[in-house]
Amino acid sequence: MRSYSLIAPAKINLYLEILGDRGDGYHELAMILQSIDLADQIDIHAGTTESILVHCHHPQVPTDKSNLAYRAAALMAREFSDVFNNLGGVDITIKKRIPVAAGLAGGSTNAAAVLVGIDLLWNLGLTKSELEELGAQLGSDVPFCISGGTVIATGRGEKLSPLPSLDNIHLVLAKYKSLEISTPWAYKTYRQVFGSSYIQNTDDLLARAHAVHSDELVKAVLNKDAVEISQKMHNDLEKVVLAAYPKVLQLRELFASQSEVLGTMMSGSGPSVFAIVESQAQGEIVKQKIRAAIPDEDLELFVTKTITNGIQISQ
Ligand SMILES: C[C@](O)(CO)[C@H](O)COP(=O)(O)OP(=O)(O)OC[C@H]1O[C@@H](n2ccc(N)nc2=O)[C@H](O)[C@@H]1O
Ligand SMILES: Nc1ncnc2c1ncn2[C@@H]1O[C@H](COP(=O)(O)OP(=O)(O)OP(=O)(O)O)[C@@H](O)[C@H]1O
Repeated sequence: MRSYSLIAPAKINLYLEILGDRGDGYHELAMILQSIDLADQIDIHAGTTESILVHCHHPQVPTDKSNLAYRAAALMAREFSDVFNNLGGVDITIKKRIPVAAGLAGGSTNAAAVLVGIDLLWNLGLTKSELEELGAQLGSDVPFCISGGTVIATGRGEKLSPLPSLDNIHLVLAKYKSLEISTPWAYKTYRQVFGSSYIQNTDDLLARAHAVHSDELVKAVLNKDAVEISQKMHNDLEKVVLAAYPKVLQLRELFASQSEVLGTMMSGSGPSVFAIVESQAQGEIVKQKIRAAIPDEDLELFVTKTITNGIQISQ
């Protein structure tokens, strides 16, 4: 087949603990990552061009070499240069639905879709772990985005231990369109504020990571208990982002004050905030209440839910 259409889901962080500064520009993390059914569509065509072309109408998404989807295709072209030279380039169209620079891994999931799509287009037969290794060269969230689901992620986010899948947990997700938060800024600020409390010893790091694995949140996930999950969620980056962005704090407090909301948390480095609710109907009610309280068109609201998969072929 000379073209593929792929569905690339966003993620949320049910848990994000910063264990230490690795000294290589990254932080040692313990996270629980979760795919949600808010997704972009990535169409990939082979051989219509000699190089790599990216199309996307979203005003905040670049179409040049800085696009993560472009970088994924360039990586494949370098790794498999014989096939690339034989078959010609790739033409990538991104239909963006995931809010940009939101802490939802929008660029990362696009890159993961391009890796999966080119593997299929060029008949490479790469394994999941080979795709994940390539993904890790592009960004910490990319390996997770390939298979998605519910996963404990450690290291800088690329070491993955799947948990039993957690589907149909209903969520309301909110993001101010004009508010973008840089991931490097969030980690750098955290390091500046909390640097002295870091654990530098590898044994300590491993002990902490192990503690997280047996944490109550993991038990709540294993029990698929939305109420328990809502109570045990945690994100260290909230400490710096909520302090610097009052609108994000206000959104989180507004969600927390709704009687239908079981729990609320910022995703990743923000600024998107999600709230767990018991059903889609309750999600619609919360969405209406938030919209009534903040009638600003800049605020995007989605009723969504957890899903069990990462990148999927849609045709
Ligand atoms: C915030 C999260 O989205 C949570 O899932 C991720 O930790 C970030 O994942 P990502 O956007 O794929 O991040 P990358 O592209 O790998 O890194 C962007 C920047 O974030 C910081 N970064 C990222 C991951 C990590 N474990 N420690 C870091 O300090 C670094 O400054 C890095 O240069
Ligand atoms: N394919 C892409 N989709 C979205 N943004 C992209 C893409 N490629 C590059 N970018 C740029 O990357 C920046 C971060 O966008 P992205 O949506 O990936 O952030 P994010 O969801 O916060 O990522 P993460 O959760 O992995 O930290 C934006 O400023 C955007 O211009």
